[in-house]
Amino acid sequence: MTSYDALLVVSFGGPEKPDDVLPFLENVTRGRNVPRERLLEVAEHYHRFGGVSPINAQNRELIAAVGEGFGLPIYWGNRNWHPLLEDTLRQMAADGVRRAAAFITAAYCSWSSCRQYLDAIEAARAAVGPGAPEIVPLRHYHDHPGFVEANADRVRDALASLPEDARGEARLVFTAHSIPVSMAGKSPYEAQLRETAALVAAAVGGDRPYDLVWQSRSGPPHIPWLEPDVLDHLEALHAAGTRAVVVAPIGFVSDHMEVVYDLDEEAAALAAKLGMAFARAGTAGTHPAFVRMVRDLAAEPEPAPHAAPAE
Ligand SMILES: CC1=C(CCC(=O)O)c2cc3nc(cc4[nH]c(cc5[nH]c(cc1n2)c(C)c5CCC(=O)O)c(CCC(=O)O)c4C)C(CCC(=O)O)=C3C
Ligand SMILES: [Fe+2]
Repeated sequence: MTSYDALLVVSFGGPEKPDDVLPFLENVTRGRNVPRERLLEVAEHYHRFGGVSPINAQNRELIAAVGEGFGLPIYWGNRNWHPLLEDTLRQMAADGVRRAAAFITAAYCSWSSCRQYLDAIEAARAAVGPGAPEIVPLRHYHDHPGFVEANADRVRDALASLPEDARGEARLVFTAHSIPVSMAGKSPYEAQLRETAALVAAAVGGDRPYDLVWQSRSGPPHIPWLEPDVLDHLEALHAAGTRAVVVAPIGFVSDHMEVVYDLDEEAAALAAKLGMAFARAGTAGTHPAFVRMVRDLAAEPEPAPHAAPAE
């Protein structure tokens, strides 16, 4: 092991009861240009699921899996909902933790998926004050063999779940969260996703055609975000004669609300309407290769400091 006293899992956070939904959404969008209508629409996605996001339970499962025989205590703090980073860092300080490695549950680097987490860690340290532990973010892992293998395995499972006559011709459709084009222009986000898509497609094998498209667009309609959207893309594939798809959300590391609502509800319903065979691949979640990756990253020599993009 290295010089860390603990591992800190840093995630997005999500509501765990109906009353959490609006305050959570207000935390996520504070200072951001997200129209109120969009906020209320997304609130409905959460209320469809009883006001509970799956993300916190998924982080608890990941922590339990990584923790088996790990040798360091594992803490967990979110940037948008409880347990909040500030409370977690305060507890770590009280427990005598001086230096912790941070595993961030976002695999690609943009202002939103990288800088915001690092800023949240620094804000939490500042709030805790001089006793706050030093936090060392682990290196990026979008191209780590453990992450690639976990995703490839999920795609193989999804292919196997399709009707037998659809498997051979099924097209792979990788998805990630759309971000504003201006944000994308200042970050490696899209290039990293293209790299991972190529690595996962190669690991699945068979020279299967694949695409990388975007989901969960937010923001005001006149601001350009990365396109095409997965729904438009499914329509286009259908029009071009594609009869089967596997949609694989490689942009996320667990099956949280953006995945279960935007893909399992919306994309699946569209595919059914179009008469396309559809299977949604799982995310890395608690796949053993991904769990091993987290442990291995924490055991690596200390990485160089992150160079996170500005907005
Ligand atoms: C790149 C990226 C990731 C992947 C990296 C990572 O994992 O961090 C991600 C993950 C997630 N996004 C999530 C939820 C939300 N994201 C929103 C809004 C936004 N996301 C953005 C980007 C990303 N988001 C952006 C540019 C905005 C617009 C506001 C702004 O410019 O800052 C909003 C506001 C409503 C809306 O407009 O959709 C919500 C509720 C959840 C939790 C799901 C759950 O509860 O299970 C997760 C894991
Ligand atoms: Fe988001």
